[in-house]
Amino acid sequence: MTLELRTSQPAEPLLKARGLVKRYGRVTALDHADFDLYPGEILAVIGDNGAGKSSLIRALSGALVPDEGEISLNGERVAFRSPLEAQAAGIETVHQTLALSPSLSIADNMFLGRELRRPGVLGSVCRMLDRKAMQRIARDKLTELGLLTVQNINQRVETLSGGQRQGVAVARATAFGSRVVIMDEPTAALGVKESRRVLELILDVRRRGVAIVLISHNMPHVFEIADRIHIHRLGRRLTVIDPKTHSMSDAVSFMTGARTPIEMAA
Ligand SMILES: Nc1ncnc2c1ncn2[C@@H]1O[C@H](COP(=O)(O)OP(=O)(O)OP(=O)(O)O)[C@@H](O)[C@H]1O
Repeated sequence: MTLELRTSQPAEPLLKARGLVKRYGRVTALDHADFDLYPGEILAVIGDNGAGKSSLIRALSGALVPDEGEISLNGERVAFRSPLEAQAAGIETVHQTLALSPSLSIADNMFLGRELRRPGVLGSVCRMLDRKAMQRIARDKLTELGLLTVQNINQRVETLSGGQRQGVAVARATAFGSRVVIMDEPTAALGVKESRRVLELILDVRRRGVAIVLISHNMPHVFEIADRIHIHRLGRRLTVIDPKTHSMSDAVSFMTGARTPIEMAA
C-alpha cells in the first residue's frame, strides 16, 4: 500500500519548476532547469560540484530570483522575492550552517524572527514576549519529533551536540505548518550515530506528511531514504531515478556524464 503510494505519483506536483534560468555574468548556474516534488515524498537532489544544485534550491526557497522560468506551489504560480515569502507559503529551508544563534536557548531559536507576544496590551503595546507559550510549543514540537533527549528547553544551543542542533533546526522548520522542507547537506558535519538519528528524523518528518528535498553528496544516505533522486547536471535536471531500480554507480555515472540515461540516448 505504502509502496504503491510512493511509486505511482499523483498527477500534480506540490512544488514544480519549469525552465529556470539564472546567469551570473557569463556563468549559467541554471540552464532551463525543471523540478518536481510530489506530496509526502523525499526527493534527493544530487549533482557534481558546480552543477547548480544550490542555485536551484535558492530559487525554490526565495533566496534567488531566477532570470527566467516559472515556479508553482500546489498548482498556483508563485514568485518569491525573499525566503520570508517562501516561508509564508510553507517552504522552509534548513541550511547547512543551520542559522541558529548559539548563545540563545532552544526555545528562543525555534521562535527566532517569529516570537509570540503576550495576549492583550502587554503584547501589542508593551511588546512583551509570551515565553511560557514559546517554551511549551518548543517542548511539544521536540517531543513530537522524538527529540527531547535535550532535557531543558532553556538550554543554550551552543551546549548541544551537532545532531541535537540539527534536530532543533528541523523542529523549527516543521513547527510552523510547512508543507515543504528543504534540507541542505543535513548529515555533512555529523558522525555516524548522529547522522543515523538525523536520517530517522527526516523519515519522521515525511510521516507527518511534509515533503522533503534533500540535497546531499552522501550516496548511501540518499539511497537509503529517498523516494526519488533528481540528478542535476550542467545547470539542469538530467533525469530522475528510482533508488529501487538504479544503483549508486548508475547515479554517479549519470551525474558525472560518464553515462547518459537511456531515455536521453538518441
Ligand atoms: N553568486 C554567484 N556569482 C557567480 N557565480 C555563481 C554564484 N553562485 C553560483 N555561481 C556559479 O554557478 C554555478 C552553479 O553553482 P551552484 O553553487 O548552484 O552549484 P552546486 O551544484 O550547488 O555546487 P556545490 O555542490 O559545489 O555546492 C557554478 O559555476 C558557480 O560558480
